[in-house]
Amino acid sequence: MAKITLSGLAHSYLPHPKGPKDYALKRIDHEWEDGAAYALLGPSGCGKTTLLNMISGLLQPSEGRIFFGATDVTDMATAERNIAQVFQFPVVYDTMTVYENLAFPLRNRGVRGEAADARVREIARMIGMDDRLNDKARGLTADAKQKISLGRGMVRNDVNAILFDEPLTVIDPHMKWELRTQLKALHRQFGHTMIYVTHDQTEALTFADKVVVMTEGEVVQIGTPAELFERPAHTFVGYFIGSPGMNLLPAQVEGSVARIPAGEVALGAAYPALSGEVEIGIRPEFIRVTGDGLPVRIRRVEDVGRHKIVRADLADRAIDIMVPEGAEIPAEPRVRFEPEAINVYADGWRVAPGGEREAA
Ligand SMILES: Nc1ncnc2c1ncn2[C@@H]1O[C@H](COP(=O)(O)OP(=O)(O)OP(=O)(O)O)[C@@H](O)[C@H]1O
Repeated sequence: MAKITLSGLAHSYLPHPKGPKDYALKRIDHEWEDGAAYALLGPSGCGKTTLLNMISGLLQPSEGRIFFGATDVTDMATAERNIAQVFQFPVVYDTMTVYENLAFPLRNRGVRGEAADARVREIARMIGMDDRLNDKARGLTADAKQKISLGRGMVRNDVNAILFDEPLTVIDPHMKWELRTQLKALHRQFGHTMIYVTHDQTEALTFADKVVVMTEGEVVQIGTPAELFERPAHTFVGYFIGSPGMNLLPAQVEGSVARIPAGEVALGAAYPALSGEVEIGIRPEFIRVTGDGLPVRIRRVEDVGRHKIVRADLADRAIDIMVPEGAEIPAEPRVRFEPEAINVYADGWRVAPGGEREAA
């Protein structure tokens, strides 16, 4: 296992990039901790696969260096990097049995005998295939084959990192949750450095210790699931993560008060004068529907199990509010924002109460 350092890493597929727009991955400098589970999360085309392929060695970066521990691996081929990879679609040998498939990466590295046998059986148990070890892979469903691919990815314990590229795409929805849980357990047990690409926030948030959120080739935040929820560093993180996402309202901020078109809102901290396009962000979970506060017009109430989502208009802005299932909504509804849960943004980036803008 290894710490992974990305140093001035950037990539353009064009031979002569002219500006930021020409980069599929804009410059990133970061150290990824040894043994941590990371998810790369973002919409289609944001650069996740580009970044993953540079870490695996499938793609040579146009700028910057990559280190595994102290070793510069930028010019090394994938095979030399000592990593395991699990792709979107199963990679298994149809003519081999489940056992032989799982043992293959170990045999390749000269691991045989009792140690290999114990490891194969342990992994088979964790992916729920221990009663099918003698079956040929050929007859198995896509689902079962992908479980074997996951098992093969995790069978060696001496890899620098395990990279997953949307590995649950072909898995049946009800199995996804179980496999995610298994992956998490495997990570806890074996402590591999894991990098997991997905566009699905539930997958990212349940799997990862740290989520790397990307949009338009840029890493906008690397944080724990709680940090992404409570303090989104960028408005993109606010509305991309959460269901529904964060409400954003244009505002003028003076000290600890924000003026929005509907009226005044108390903030949890005081801010210095801010320049640029200023907005406040509040998640639907932290808006209370009460008899006092700012008046809202309710358009629709959606029942989503333990909560209701209230779609409302606050002056000229649409907002989403989450209320408990049994909550009463007054005849003349008004809303209050929890001051401590309000984030302030300037030009898309979160501003700390001291005034400094955050960056990824
Ligand atoms: N081989 C290539 N040549 C030129 N442009 C590419 C190439 N591969 C990807 N791109 C472009 O780079 C950008 C990032 O693509 P990338 O595949 O890394 O995104 P992604 O987040 O993994 O998307 P998806 O989830 O759809 O796979 C996109 O605009 C894409 O069109």
